[in-house]
Formats: sequence, C-alpha cells, structure tokens
Amino acid sequence: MASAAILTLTLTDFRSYASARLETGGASVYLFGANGAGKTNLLEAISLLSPGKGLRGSSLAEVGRRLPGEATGRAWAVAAQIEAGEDEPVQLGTGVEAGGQTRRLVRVDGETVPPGRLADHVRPIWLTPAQDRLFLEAASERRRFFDRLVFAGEADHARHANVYDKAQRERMRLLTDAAESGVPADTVWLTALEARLAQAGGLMAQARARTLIALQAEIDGRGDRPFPQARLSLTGEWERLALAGHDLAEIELRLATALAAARPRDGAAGRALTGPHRGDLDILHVGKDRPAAECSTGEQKALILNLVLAQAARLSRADSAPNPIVLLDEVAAHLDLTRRAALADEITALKLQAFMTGTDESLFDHLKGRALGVRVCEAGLTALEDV
Ligand SMILES: Nc1ncnc2c1ncn2[C@@H]1O[C@H](COP(=O)(O)OP(=O)(O)OP(=O)(O)O)[C@@H](O)[C@H]1O
Repeated sequence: MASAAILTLTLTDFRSYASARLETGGASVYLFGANGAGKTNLLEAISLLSPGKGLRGSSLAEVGRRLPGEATGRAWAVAAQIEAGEDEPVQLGTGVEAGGQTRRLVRVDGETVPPGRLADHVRPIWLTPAQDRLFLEAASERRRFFDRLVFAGEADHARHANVYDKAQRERMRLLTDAAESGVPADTVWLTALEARLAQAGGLMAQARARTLIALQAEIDGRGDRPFPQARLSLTGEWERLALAGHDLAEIELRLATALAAARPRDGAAGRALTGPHRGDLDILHVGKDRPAAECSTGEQKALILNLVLAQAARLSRADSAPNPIVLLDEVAAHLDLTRRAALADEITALKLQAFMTGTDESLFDHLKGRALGVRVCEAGLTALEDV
C-alpha cells in the first residue's frame, strides 16, 4: 500500500457548508480564510473518512448543517475519491440519511460497509489547537493522541480498543450492580469478560509498545531538523511489560489475574483501576532535558508536530499501511519562519498529502507552487489559479 491522497472531496450539508467541492489532484492543500470561515470544518470532514468521531470528537448529530433556529442538524454527507496507485480511484462516502441520526453510513465504492473498513483506504493523523493543552490535560487525552498515531500504522488497534471498552463497560456494570445490591456478580460471566479484556488489552499494549519503539527510532534518526527532539515513554504497567519484551500470552495472563483480583476494589470505586486504559505517555524535550509540560506553548507544539511528522515519515515508507493524510489545523501560525519553511520542505519531501489551515495566506508562502492554495469564505472554496 502506498498513496492514499484525496483527489476530490465533496461536502453536503456538513457544518457550515451547504455544498462544496474541492479537487486537489492529489496535492497537499493549504486553506486560508477569516475566523469562522469553515477551515476546520473541512478538516473535520476529512477526519470522518476514518472510523470514529473525527477530530472534534463531536456527536454525529452535531455535524449536520443547522441554520439559526433549527433544532436538529440536517442529513449530511462527505464523499471523497481516493487515489489507489495504478487502480481506479476508490470512492468513499459517509453520512446520515436523516437529520439527528447518530450512527453513520459508510460506503466504499457504493457498497455499504462497517466504518472500520475506511481504514483500508485513509488514515488521517491530526494536530489541532485542542492539542495545545495536551500536556495540561488528563492522561486520557495523551493516550487518545498516541492511539491515533498507533492506529495510523495498525488499524486493528482501534478494533481492539473498541472490544476492550465494551467488555470493560459490561464488567463494570456487573461489579457496580453487585456492590450496590450486595448480591455477588456472576463469576463465570466476569471471568469471560476479563479474558476478553486481557486479550484485547494485551494486544493494545503491544501495539503501543511497537509504535513507541519505531517512532523513537524514527525521531532519533531524523536528527538535524529545526524541530525539537523528543524522548517518549509509556508509563502504563501493561505497556511497560510489552516494552520489556513479555509475550502476549504472559501479558494476557497477568492482566486477567490482576482484573480478577481487583473486582471488589473496582466495584467499590465504580471504575476499573488497572488496565491499558490507565497508562500515560511521557514526552521529554531532549535539548532542554525538561518534560514537555514545562516547555513553552510553541516548544510543545513543535514537539508534537515532530511526533506527527515522524510517524507520517515512517508510514510513508511502510508497505503495510496506506500513506497517512496529515491534517494540521492552525499549526503554521505557531511556528517561527525557520520552522514554517522546514515544515513545508518536510511535507514536500515526504510526498504525503497534508491539509493545513491558517487565517493568512502569507503563512503558506513556503508552500507556494508546491501545494494547492484554497481561499475559504462564506461563499465557499476557491482554489488559487497559480498552483
Ligand atoms: N452544524 C453546523 N451548522 C452550521 N454551521 C455550523 C455548524 N457547526 C459549526 N458551524 C459554523 O461553522 C463556523 C466555524 O467553522 P470553522 O471552525 O471551520 O472555522 P475556521 O475557519 O476554522 O475558523 P478559525 O480560524 O476561527 O478557527 C462557525 O461559524 C460555526 O457557527
């Protein structure tokens, strides 16, 4: 697998767009326009060409276009034509058939498929202003960020995470019911759920560990660039076992044992206190020998951007995954001139498709002639002619 560029993108009643169409020819795109023009909405639409809730994490009922006074969003659709090497482009489509629906339909080449199948074709990685708070937020935000990087390389990771979450919810329902009623939970059912959790959790921990090792090697090998070097570590108990080389059977066994032992404590606490949903991602700014949380906002942004670019670079060489599509919302504005130029060079060199946003066209001067400029305003999208 290799190229996975969006050739055309069509939005219908999506957020602020009644209807819009963008033809990229497979090039990277920079979108510029005033605040509120619809730049992030377009990136969000692209992010929904992958399983999950997209880069805003919104309910799918929220993304349908809603005029002032309308209580419910309309039926919406996002469609794209994706480059597929020497084969015919693949047609992806997603949306809801009636306003307010929260489950979306996904079609690949006209055939209705589960959303997970989108990952066969497109795996976006994004960086948004919400991630500016990544180091101030709870560990769950860092896990989510890291899991998206893992997913870009290993699509099964999202499936394992879903199985894990579902089994965890069921297990917690049994345990909290038992704690409240005083009637012991069905141990056969609990043991079956914990076996499922241990298997999915072990696979998740291993995928995270694999990604961390590969990503760190990529970052270390990238060396002389104007982006700060990061030292990554996963602090979760289960990821540490995976990093230490324990095999899946061993991690599964230990996790199942820990879960069985934690039943009374988890039931009383009302939440599961052990498992791969608890770990954290630590990032150290190597040059400053400081944790990322103690770095400036611009340094943090550059650190995370370097992670995203390193993963994109790694995957652009991989045969096992489609090239990631990189969505950078308001990133350029945070970078000084040197870094902005370096970002433009990097995106060009990686031959990846990136979609970048900013309020000013001048933020993308380094991309002129190398990417498609698109003006975003209330009237819609206007591609610049000189590219
Ligand atoms: N469901 C919806 N229906 C109609 N309009 C919506 C909907 N959701 C959001 N909007 C509108 O979309 C606009 C925001 O668009 P978006 O976030 O893409 O702007 P932006 O160009 O990225 O702006 P900024 O530069 O400020 O980040 C707002 O005017 C908002 O009211």
